[in-house]
Amino acid sequence: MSATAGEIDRVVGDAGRPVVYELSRVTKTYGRGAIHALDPVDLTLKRGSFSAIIGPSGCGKSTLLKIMAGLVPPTSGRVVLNGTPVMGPRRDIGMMFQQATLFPWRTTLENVVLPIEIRDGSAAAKASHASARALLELVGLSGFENVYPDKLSGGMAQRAAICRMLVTDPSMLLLDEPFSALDELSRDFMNMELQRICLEKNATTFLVTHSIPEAVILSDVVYVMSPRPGRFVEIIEIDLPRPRSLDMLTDPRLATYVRRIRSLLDEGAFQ
Ligand SMILES: Nc1ncnc2c1ncn2[C@@H]1O[C@H](COP(=O)(O)OP(=O)(O)OP(=O)(O)O)[C@@H](O)[C@H]1O
Repeated sequence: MSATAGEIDRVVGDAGRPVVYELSRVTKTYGRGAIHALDPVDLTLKRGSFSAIIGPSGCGKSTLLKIMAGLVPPTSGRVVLNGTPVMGPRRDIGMMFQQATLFPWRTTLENVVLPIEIRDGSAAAKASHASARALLELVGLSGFENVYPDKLSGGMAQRAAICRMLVTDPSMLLLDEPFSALDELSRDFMNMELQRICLEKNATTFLVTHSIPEAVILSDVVYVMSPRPGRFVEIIEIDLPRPRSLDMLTDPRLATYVRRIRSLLDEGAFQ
């Protein structure tokens, strides 16, 4: 089953909220058509929604995220963010990856304001120190402003990376397995922190993950992708109250969603 943007609107069921992102019939091939990465994909994201995409390795998840970020052009189709086509990297998009990639010779605060320094120069970066400090407080890193990355744990470094992503006040957050390098306890904790931050900022967030429970506990909607060429085989609305808590990992309702997604991902499910 492949879903259209209209069908997704009905699934999300929040017609009152403005649309932030719209992908229409987006496809991608690499190597002059030799590798067919994405079949037509339609996607509509509403302001403040949290969505996750899950699918087998190599199905095209990162390709889709890079297209959404303007880092890779689609072969066909339209990508529109805040009413204007995405033709390349944009200021209103924040990204986060598996590794925090903080510069070791810069303090936490200097790392956080780096996107502003690159974009607007060092005076603007200095002027943004107050808002960067507020972000560090938001993620629980007050007191670590002047510390260098080698003194931060993996979770703390990812918190700093969250601040660096938020410092330009993007309207869209694109996350590519941001906590998969952390141990399980830290990852669970950081996921709850991510939820708190997204709710507080009313952020529109799109997450690539390999973890079904992570997708379910964080998301309003989970997009399940087929093996390559990737297409959405099912769009699942997660009807669990917010804020979500780690206790919900043992909730039978969550287990039902997990089972459904696992059965879709099982080998041969799409034949
Ligand atoms: N720059 C590229 N050139 C050629 N082929 C590519 C390129 N980038 C990705 N691919 C291919 O496109 C397909 C989709 O890759 P992609 O990285 O998007 O998948 P993924 O679902 O994110 O994988 P994983 O879950 O393993 O990270 C794969 O077959 C991959 O080898």
